[in-house]
Amino acid sequence: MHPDTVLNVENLKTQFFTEEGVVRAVDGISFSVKRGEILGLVGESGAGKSVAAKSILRLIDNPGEIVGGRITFGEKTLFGLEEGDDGEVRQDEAMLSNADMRRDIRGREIAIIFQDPMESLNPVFTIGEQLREFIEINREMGKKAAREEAIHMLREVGIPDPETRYDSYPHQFSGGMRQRVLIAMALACEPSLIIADEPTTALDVTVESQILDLVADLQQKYDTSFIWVTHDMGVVAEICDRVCVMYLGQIIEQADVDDLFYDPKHPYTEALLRSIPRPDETVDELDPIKGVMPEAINPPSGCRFHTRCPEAREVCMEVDPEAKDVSEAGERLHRAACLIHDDEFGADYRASTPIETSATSGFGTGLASDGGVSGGADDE
Ligand SMILES: Nc1ncnc2c1ncn2[C@@H]1O[C@H](COP(=O)(O)OP(=O)(O)OP(=O)(O)O)[C@@H](O)[C@H]1O
Ligand code: NI
Repeated sequence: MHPDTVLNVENLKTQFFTEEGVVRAVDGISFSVKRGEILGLVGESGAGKSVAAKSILRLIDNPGEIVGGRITFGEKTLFGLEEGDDGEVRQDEAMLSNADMRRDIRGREIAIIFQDPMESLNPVFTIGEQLREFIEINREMGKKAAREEAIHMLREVGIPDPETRYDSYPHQFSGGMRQRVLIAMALACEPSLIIADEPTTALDVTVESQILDLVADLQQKYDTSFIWVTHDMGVVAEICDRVCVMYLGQIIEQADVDDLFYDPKHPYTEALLRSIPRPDETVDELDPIKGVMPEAINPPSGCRFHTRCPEAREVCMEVDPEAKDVSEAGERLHRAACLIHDDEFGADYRASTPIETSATSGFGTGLASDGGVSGGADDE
């Protein structure tokens, strides 16, 4: 593993075994996080972002299970399940035990922040006590030193008058202030990686933007790496260095943020970018992605995006494109999974004309950020 790589994820697959069938929530994703970088994981609701985030910490419960892949964190194997030449699936001997994950990894080396801070805060204890206890346990500090450290951390995340606010209960804090407390808790053990699952989605835009500024500052100061889960390309533009775009359990494109915004290589990324407001365009020019993301339980054949893709061809209904390196000169790794970049099927693709999909039929009215509100042509 490259010395600058903090986390490496290879071909990760997580599935839910439900009565209706197998949900392929995460279906073979690969990416890595470098030291001090903020990696965005972006996609519509149901794309598999949260399942991917939780899988890294092995927080997937029944009926869910990580069924394949490898996750390495520094020298440690957080997960390793590989198919041998004989077709047998074997667990890597070096894989950490559940006890190791609990004791050494979660909270200490990799912290996670969720969208709803009340899920992580106990309403019957004060903010200060919870933070102090967390520091006491995880950093083996005495009570007094831990209290001081807790106050220091509250100050770090911009809580005014932290000595007094230490004694407040969670309900006495605003949503934005609670989210700051969780950031303090996440940072308290100086982990090398923080996974943030839409921590600002429920906040209003002004508060969201203050928190994003705070995170950008703290990231610099502590040199922490982040995985930032969001459905909002605006948030990606604001704080991420690199980005992975997810669609139905797969990463369809990944690149440095600038490269992705200026030169997207996948029709889904292009559609996502057209659906967000840009400073140089009026709102009238917004063009929401048409149709609704299909269910992960029964994904479309071939390219999973073909039912909504304005560029889809006949061949896209049959062939599931592999992620190809599409880096231009001077770019860092840029990968996209679209047949237009495929040596074998690309010619076929280019020679044919687009087929009718919900993007071209004119019926679709789907929303980009929260699919499921309105039906596309495929629903009828
Ligand atoms: N406990 C579960 N049982 C069955 N299916 C599940 C479970 N948890 C998640 N899924 C399915 O896994 C897929 C991915 O869900 P996930 O929560 O990761 O999406 P997401 O990208 O985080 O979306 P959102 O933006 O809404 O948070 C979805 O199809 C979802 O229905
Ligand atoms: Ni989610």
